[in-house]
Amino acid sequence: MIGVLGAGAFGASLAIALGREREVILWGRNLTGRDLPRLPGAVLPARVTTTADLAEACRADTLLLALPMQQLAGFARDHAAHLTGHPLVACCKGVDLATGLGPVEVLAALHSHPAVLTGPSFAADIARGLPTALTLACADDRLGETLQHQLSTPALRLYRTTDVIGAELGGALKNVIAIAAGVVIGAGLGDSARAALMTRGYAEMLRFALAQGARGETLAGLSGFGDLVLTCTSDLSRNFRFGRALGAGVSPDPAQTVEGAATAQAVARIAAERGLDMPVAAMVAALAAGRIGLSQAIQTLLSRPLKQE
Ligand SMILES: NC(=O)C1=CN([C@@H]2O[C@H](COP(=O)(O)OP(=O)(O)OC[C@H]3O[C@@H](n4cnc5c(N)ncnc54)[C@H](OP(=O)(O)O)[C@@H]3O)[C@@H](O)[C@H]2O)C=CC1
Ligand SMILES: O=C(CO)COP(=O)(O)O
Repeated sequence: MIGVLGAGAFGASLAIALGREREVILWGRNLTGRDLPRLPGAVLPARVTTTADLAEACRADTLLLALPMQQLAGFARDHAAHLTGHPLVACCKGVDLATGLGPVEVLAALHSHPAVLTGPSFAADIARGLPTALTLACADDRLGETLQHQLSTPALRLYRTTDVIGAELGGALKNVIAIAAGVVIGAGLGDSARAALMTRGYAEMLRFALAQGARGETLAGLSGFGDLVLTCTSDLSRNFRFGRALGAGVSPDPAQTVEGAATAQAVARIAAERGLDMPVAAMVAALAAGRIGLSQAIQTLLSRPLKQE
């Protein structure tokens, strides 16, 4: 039995995909019956049971944590008694603002080798059963292989790596660049400017990730290049839409989970402490926090010194 903790869009979509093949229990703190308010129109397969009782959900063996990144540390702390000892798979993309840690380090007190599931995948696509490829990263490759088989389905294909830092940072950093891509489109700067932004943004992602010990090939894979392409080019992305609203000078929808906004703050702070050049992340952090306006944000990027690619 697989337990999915968090009945938002991503948790619900994973429960649907996995529940087509095996027994799943889906927990949500406000879950009533089989309603999925964050994934309208989606229907849970019969093999998925639902609960608002965390103790009941934690009778499952493997637990998938599909919560927003900034909620993960508090959730892990508050519910350590239920979570400790289970194989844990973090399904969130971001960097914890308070500590600068990624999801696996946040869960490290609860299991010796938490895993992370990340990569290019919209919840709506997964729920519809469309083909999706994700990265499952676990430092313990034997556990990673077990999880890879447990969590793969014919439509949801998991690729495995032991590069946890690379997989985490690929998923976290692409959201920051997607906000910037949205700003470019919202401000009417055009598709050529977006391609330039994505390319320079990727260079920035790689620089940051390598400095944290990631492997370059991980960033070139699904969690990194793959997710960057998806999120910077699709209207389905909340990070992209958030940036597009900022670029167009309208208020973003406050009800949406936009992981890149807090992650940009964390990444800009870490980059400043370590002397890493991260101009796009710094711009997104300043713009999202209201420290600079749109014209200053664009000017900052366009006035960078000319240098070798
Ligand atoms: N949506 C997508 O397409 C994808 C999302 N992801 C990642 O999945 C993670 C979750 O995002 P997503 O599901 O989309 O977000 P949603 O906004 O759709 O849902 C978030 C869910 O988390 C619950 N939640 C928030 N805080 C807590 C808490 N403290 N305790 C318990 N439950 C809590 C919310 O519960 P409530 O409704 O009660 O507030 C809600 O059900 C993010 O890191 C995101 O980047 C990854 C790939 C695809
Ligand atoms: O991570 C995602 C796709 O891989 C979902 O992107 P958003 O959080 O921007 O909607």
